[in-house]
Formats: sequence, C-alpha cells, structure tokens
Amino acid sequence: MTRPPSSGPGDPPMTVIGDGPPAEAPTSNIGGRPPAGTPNIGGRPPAGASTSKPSAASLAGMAVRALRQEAHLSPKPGLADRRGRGAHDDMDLPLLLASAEALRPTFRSVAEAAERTSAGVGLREELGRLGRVGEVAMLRITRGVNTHRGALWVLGLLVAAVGRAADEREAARHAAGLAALPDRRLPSGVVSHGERARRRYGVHGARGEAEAAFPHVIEVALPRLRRSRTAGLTEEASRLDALLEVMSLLDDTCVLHRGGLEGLRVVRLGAERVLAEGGAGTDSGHAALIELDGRLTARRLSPGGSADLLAAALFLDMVPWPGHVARAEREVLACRR
Ligand SMILES: CC(C)(COP(=O)(O)OP(=O)(O)OC[C@H]1O[C@@H](n2cnc3c(N)ncnc32)[C@H](O)[C@@H]1O)[C@@H](O)C(=O)NCCC(=O)NCCS
Ligand SMILES: Nc1ncnc2c1ncn2[C@@H]1O[C@H](COP(=O)(O)OP(=O)(O)OP(=O)(O)O)[C@@H](O)[C@H]1O
Repeated sequence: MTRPPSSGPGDPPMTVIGDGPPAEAPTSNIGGRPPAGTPNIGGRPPAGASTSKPSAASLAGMAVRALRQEAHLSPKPGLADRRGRGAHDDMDLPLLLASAEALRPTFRSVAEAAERTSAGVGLREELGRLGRVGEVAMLRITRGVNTHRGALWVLGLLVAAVGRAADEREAARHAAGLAALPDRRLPSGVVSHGERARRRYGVHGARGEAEAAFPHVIEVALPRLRRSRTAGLTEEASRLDALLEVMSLLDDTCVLHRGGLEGLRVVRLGAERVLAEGGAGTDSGHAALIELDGRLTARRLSPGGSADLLAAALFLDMVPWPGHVARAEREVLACRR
C-alpha cells in the first residue's frame, strides 16, 4: 500500500524550516524537461538552441539548495535530519543548514574559477585551494564538526564542471577529469578517516567515486529519483528511495570507518530490504526504514557518503541543462509538425 505524503504514525510532527521538504518541488522538472529515461543524445546543443548558462551565483545557490534539501529529507537512516541527530552526537539540522550556507561563497568562487580558467592542473589546484578554504569556513561555523567535507568535494567538482557540459553525464565526466588531476598543494601527512578505510578495506571512497565520473549519482540516484517521480511517488519518498538505492550499493568510508565490513553489510542489506518491501512510499517499506534507522543509530552507523551523493543528484537535477532544453525544444517542434 502506498503511503500518503503526510507523516506516518511513528513520525514526529513535521516542522519545515526554510526551503526544505516535505512539499518542495523539484525545480528542474518544472517546464520542458523530457520524461525520465530519455536517452542521452549527448554533445553540445545544436545552433539556435537556448544555451544561457547559469551564473556563478546561481550555481552556488543550487548547490546550497541541494544541501538544504538533503538535510531536511526525513526519515533518513542513521543521518541527521528534521527529526534529530541520527547516529551523530554532534550534528543536527540547524547545524547542517548553517554549514550549507557557509559554503555558498566557496561554491561561487569555484564556479567563477571554472569560468575563467581552462581545465587543467591550474584549475585543479585552484579548486583544491578553494575547497580547503571552504572546509575552514565550514569548521568555523560548526565549531569543528565535519558536516559537509565529503559533500563539498562532490558538489565543488560538479559546480566547476557544469559550465562545460550539456547535460549531467558530461558534467560528471568533466568533474572526473578534474578529480584525477594532481594537486601539488594537497597537504601531506594527514591521514583522514576515508584514507584509513581505503587502505584497510581496499575500497575507492570519495576520490574513486569522483574519478569514475560519479556512477552512484548518474547510474543509481538520478534514475531512481526520476523513476519514482514518474511512478507518482511523493517528492520526499522519491528522494528517500534514491538515497536507499545508493546506500545498498556504495562502499561508504563513513560507514566503514565507524562499523567496519560488518557495519557496511548492515547498511547495505538494510537499505536493500526497505526497497524490497516497496520503498519509503509504502507502509511496509516505511516500517522497514524506521527499523533500519533504529539499528544504525544504535550502532552509530551513518551513511554520510550516500547522503553526499544524493545531494549531488539533487543538484544535477536542478541545473537547466542546455542539452535538455534543446531536446525538449526539438520534441515540441516534432509534435507541432
Ligand atoms: C576527497 C576528500 C573528500 C577527502 O576524502 P577522504 O576519503 O580522504 O577523507 P574524509 O574521510 O575526510 O572524507 C570522506 C567523505 O566522503 C564521503 N564519502 C565516503 N565514502 C564515499 C564514497 N564511496 N563515495 C563518495 N563519497 C564518499 C563521506 O562524506 C566522507 O566523510 C576531500 O575532502 C579532499 O581531498 N578535499 C581537498 C579539497 C579539494 O580538492 N576540493 C575540490 C573540490 S572543491
Ligand atoms: N545529513 C547528514 N548527516 C550526517 N552526515 C552527513 C549528512 N549529509 C552529509 N553527510 C556527510 O557525512 C560526513 C560526516 O560523517 P562522519 O561524521 O562519520 O565523518 P567523520 O568526521 O570523518 O567521522 P567521525 O564523526 O566518526 O569522527 C560529512 O563529510 C558529510 O559530507
């Protein structure tokens, strides 16, 4: 049975802060978008198509908005959301929102740097420098809590890539090219949690995901998000299902760091089960989701990498792609003929 869009019996009352869900519509799907599953016919838009690119300020606005939407989304298993801190003792919704806002100038500078610099090591190193400045701004506002380190990496690369791309796939490929370039100014000697998990478990982590052109965003989260919307699910259930699908597949170094391979197994199988029960939009899926949240919270397991990749999918879904606009224009012309 499909759940209504309102909160269920086990949910606390929904308080909506700022521009967050539950009711927020996907901005990109307003007007002219082709239906889900339309093949990527790739390449730059043909001459005459609308090619106006979003400004640096508007790209930064979209990145912040995607972070806000991810933060508001509830109930997310193990993650901080509208209901509370999840598996974290130092993070909650107001902190995530403040952190997202603190990153706005960084996203804007990243977009401006990408506008004025051709792709290459120079741009890669500038992005590294800006990313580190952004991390300092984030840590200042959160008093040392890592709210968005992974998200800044993913969204920073994608913000830089959007101006060179006709659609999300091309943007992910450009971002991958940037991620793979060396950053000679990267401080050495600091071993992050992700690095430790990568060495110990032989996984690729946040860097590997970027260098592979964000497969969990392009092939997993975005298609699931759009499929669920097309099937008539609420926006919130569609976003939750996209998150769960990523959780069921990702080698998340946040989870590995806190819970090892057994923790990763709990997260992946738990997410798979919610989807097998029908997803977040059904009564049994919702019950499985609440149960999974309890298990992850008790074990202090937080799928932060999956949350970052959902935010990336929401961002890419918001961008008014010239490739999509051109395709929609061609479809309208074909209908008129
Ligand atoms: C690559 C980054 C994320 C560091 O990663 P690393 O794995 O070494 O460390 P850390 O544990 O601190 O962060 C990893 C974060 O990535 C996310 N994550 C975890 N697993 C995954 C995964 N499989 N896929 C994607 N993201 C993941 C989580 O949020 C996690 O917290 C990044 O902070 C970095 O190197 N930044 C330098 C600045 C830069 O170059 N920025 C460019 C864009 S602005
Ligand atoms: N809603 C969210 N709740 C929790 N984490 C999130 C959320 N959204 C994104 N994340 C990501 O999760 C990461 C934080 O995870 P975590 O706190 O496990 O990292 P850590 O600081 O490396 O580890 P620890 O807290 O165990 O010392 C951030 O980098 C962030 O990008």
